[in-house]
This record gives sequence, C-alpha cells and structure tokens, in this order.
Amino acid sequence: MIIAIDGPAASGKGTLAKRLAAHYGFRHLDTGVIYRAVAHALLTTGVDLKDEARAAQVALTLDSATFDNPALKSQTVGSAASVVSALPKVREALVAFQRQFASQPPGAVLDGRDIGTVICPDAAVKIYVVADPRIRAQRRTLEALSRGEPADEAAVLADILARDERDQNRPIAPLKQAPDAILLDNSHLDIESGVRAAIDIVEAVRAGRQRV
Ligand SMILES: Nc1ncnc2c1ncn2[C@@H]1O[C@H](COP(=O)(O)OP(=O)(O)O)[C@@H](O)[C@H]1O
Ligand SMILES: Nc1ccn([C@@H]2O[C@H](COP(=O)(O)OP(=O)(O)O)[C@@H](O)[C@H]2O)c(=O)n1
Repeated sequence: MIIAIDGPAASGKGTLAKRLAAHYGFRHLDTGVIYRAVAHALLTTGVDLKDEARAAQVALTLDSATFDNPALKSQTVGSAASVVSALPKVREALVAFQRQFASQPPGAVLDGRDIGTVICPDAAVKIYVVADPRIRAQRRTLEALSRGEPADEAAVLADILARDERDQNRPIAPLKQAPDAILLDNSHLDIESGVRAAIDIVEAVRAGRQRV
C-alpha cells in the first residue's frame, strides 16, 4: 500500500509521514530531501541553480547516503531546492527513484509536493496537509532554534510564502491537492492529534475502497 502525503512547507507532512510509516510498518521517503540534496550539491560546487543540464546530472547521480546530512535542513538549502525543483529535467531524473521506493513491499509513505498528483497517482491513500502560514513559520522557527540555528520568525514566514508561491505556480508538477486527496488542516492540532487524524483518514479510505 502507498500513502501519499503532500502539502506546503512546514505543514507537518514529514512528521505525519514518519509516524504513519512507523504505525503501519512501512518505509518512509521524505522526497523534499532529494531536491535539497541536489540544491546543496550545486550550492557547494558553485554551479548556477538554474543550470538545468548540470542540475539534472547531479540528480541522476545522487547518492542516498547523503540524505541525512544535517546541512540539508537549512532555510537556504530549502529555498534553493524550490528553485532547482522547478527545472523539468531535474524532476524527470528523480521520478524513477521515487517510484521504485514506493513500489517495495509491504508499503511506503512518501511525502512531498507531487506524490499524489505525479509520482504515485494510484496511491491507496492521499492526504493533503495544510496549516496557517504563521503557524508554520512559528513551528519552523522553533525547529531551527532547537537545532541551535539562529532564526527570525518574520524572515522564516517570508521564505515559506515565497517557496509556496514558487511551488504552486511552476508549470511542472506544481503543489496542489489531488482531486482524490483528503484535506487535513494541521493548524490547531498537536502532533498526537494530527497523527490520530491521519490514521483515521487511512482507515476510513481503506474501509471505503479497497485500492491497496
Ligand atoms: N501538529 C503539530 N504541532 C506542533 N508542531 C508540529 C506539528 N506538526 C509538526 N510540527 C513541527 O513543525 C515543524 C515542521 O514539521 P515537518 O513535519 O518538518 O513539516 P514538513 O515536512 O511539512 O516541512 C517540525 O519542527 C515539527 O516538529
Ligand atoms: N516532492 C517534492 C518535494 C519537494 N519539492 C521541492 O523541494 C523543496 C524542499 O522541500 P521540503 O519538503 O524539504 O520542504 P519543507 O516542506 O520541509 O520545508 C520544496 O519547496 C519544493 O520546491 C518538490 O518540488 N517536490
């Protein structure tokens, strides 16, 4: 079974995806980290983020061992990822890896921007997670501070809004709710309530239609 979780920056999709994967004994892929890894490689080698051919080459030769590099979490890398991820050849280069991951038994939870719309359009369950931008900025700021990174909430909010704008308006695989995705507003839920709501959605969809 594949569970697809999409949503804007810092909406809580990664937290939910991780918890759902643990609950069901599935593997989890944070697809944002892949775009972050491409962006980080370009930034550290001084390649222009809009150099599509070089970026696609980096995407094709990515080593998943680099995905847990803590440097990928920074706001700078997140913004750069949102520039790089709009390049069609970069997205194309990463499709096979994501689909291959999703197809492994017993099941997988993938979170990102286009999982339910492009990568896994036949996913058994699709959840579209949203939260008020100011709440997302607060949570992301706390997260950065807890890692010991300086973070200014107003700047984080501006970054989140700019990234949402870019992600929603790119021509290829824009961020949007798939028609068959269930909306989960995470603004006023604590993590445990959000996880319960997500499990309830999975169970309701599984009970209603056996597309597993
Ligand atoms: N329901 C929630 N209540 C409070 N904090 C949350 C909630 N969900 C996620 N967070 C926190 O908000 C931040 C962003 O969550 P994350 O799951 O990384 O979002 P995304 O994967 O959408 O970018 C993290 O620090 C996470 O611990
Ligand atoms: N499936 C995905 C996942 C991420 N991305 C891009 O990668 C950037 C970083 O994604 P992320 O999920 O790590 O970002 P956060 O939501 O964690 O802040 C996003 O702003 C998108 O531009 C994408 O285009 N498609």
